[in-house]
Amino acid sequence: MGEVAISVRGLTKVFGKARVVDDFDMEVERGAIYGFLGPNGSGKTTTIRMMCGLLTPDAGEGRCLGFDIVSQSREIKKRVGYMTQRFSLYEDLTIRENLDFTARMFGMANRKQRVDEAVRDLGLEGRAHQLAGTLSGGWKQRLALAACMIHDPELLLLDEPTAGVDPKARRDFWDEIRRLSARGVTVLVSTHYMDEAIQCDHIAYIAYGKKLIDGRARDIPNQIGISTYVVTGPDLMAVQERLDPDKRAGQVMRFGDKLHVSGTDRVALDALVKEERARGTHEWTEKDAGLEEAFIYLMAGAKDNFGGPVEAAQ
Ligand SMILES: Nc1ncnc2c1ncn2[C@@H]1O[C@H](COP(=O)(O)OP(=O)(O)OP(=O)(O)O)[C@@H](O)[C@H]1O
Repeated sequence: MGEVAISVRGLTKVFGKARVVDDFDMEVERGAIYGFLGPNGSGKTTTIRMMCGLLTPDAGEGRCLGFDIVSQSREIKKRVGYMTQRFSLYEDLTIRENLDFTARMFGMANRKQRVDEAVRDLGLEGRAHQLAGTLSGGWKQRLALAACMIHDPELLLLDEPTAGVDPKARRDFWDEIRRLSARGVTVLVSTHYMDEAIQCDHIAYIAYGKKLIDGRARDIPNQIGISTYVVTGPDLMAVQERLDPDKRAGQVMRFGDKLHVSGTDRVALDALVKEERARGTHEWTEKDAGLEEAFIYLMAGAKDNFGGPVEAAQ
């Protein structure tokens, strides 16, 4: 691992009777884009907030950007940008006023210059006096990102950042995030969405306050132990209907003119494939399981019951 941006040990948070985060350890490399996945209410936001000194843990310790997360949280906060899933700018202020307002909140000395730069970088010089509320969804999002980067934070927190944004704006957004990451900005992303998760180079999967999976995105399918076959041939709808109730096919997903059939029980899956191949009607080809299959497997298991992904992850 290169330079460490965040290192935490044993982070625990209890709200009332609920242990929302339980003994959480993690190291994040500077410049990493780290995705936090997990079901609703699993403790992602609480974990991220503790890692960055925005919330005091009940137990545990750690450092973020070189500062102690408990005793030096003020220093960390100055270096963090936070973009929530809701558009967090003032719709009845202009583009320029929004940026200026955020710069003022951070008490920036060179405010005017920084706001000018941000307007220019956005390519919005001609529209600086337009009300933010009149911008399209994609532009609002770019403005929100520019605002939370106005004080040049070293760490960026994103909470489902592209929810409700069209695909082109989403791609542009992630291009920008990757540019920031290349400059050394560390990015923590909390999400339920596969197309956000696959943009991350590291993934942590959290359920019921416990970290169950943590690693490079490309290693996650192997960590889960998921195998995938691609099925091609006629009338895939009928094949899907036949396979759906078959427990040996853990999940069956349609991708255009193909079916992806995945499972974590290799022996059972291979037995199914043998039977299916014997029918001689469809082509079954093994593929490397991707993050898409792994993600859907994790999220589906999490919805059903706690046992699925926990057992699979260990
Ligand atoms: N300040 C608080 N006081 C009491 N309970 C809280 C507080 N903040 C969070 N919780 C509870 O802690 C649990 C974890 O919440 P958290 O927001 O960390 O989960 P999450 O995984 O980020 O969820 P989501 O994906 O829905 O945003 C939830 O049950 C939530 O209701």
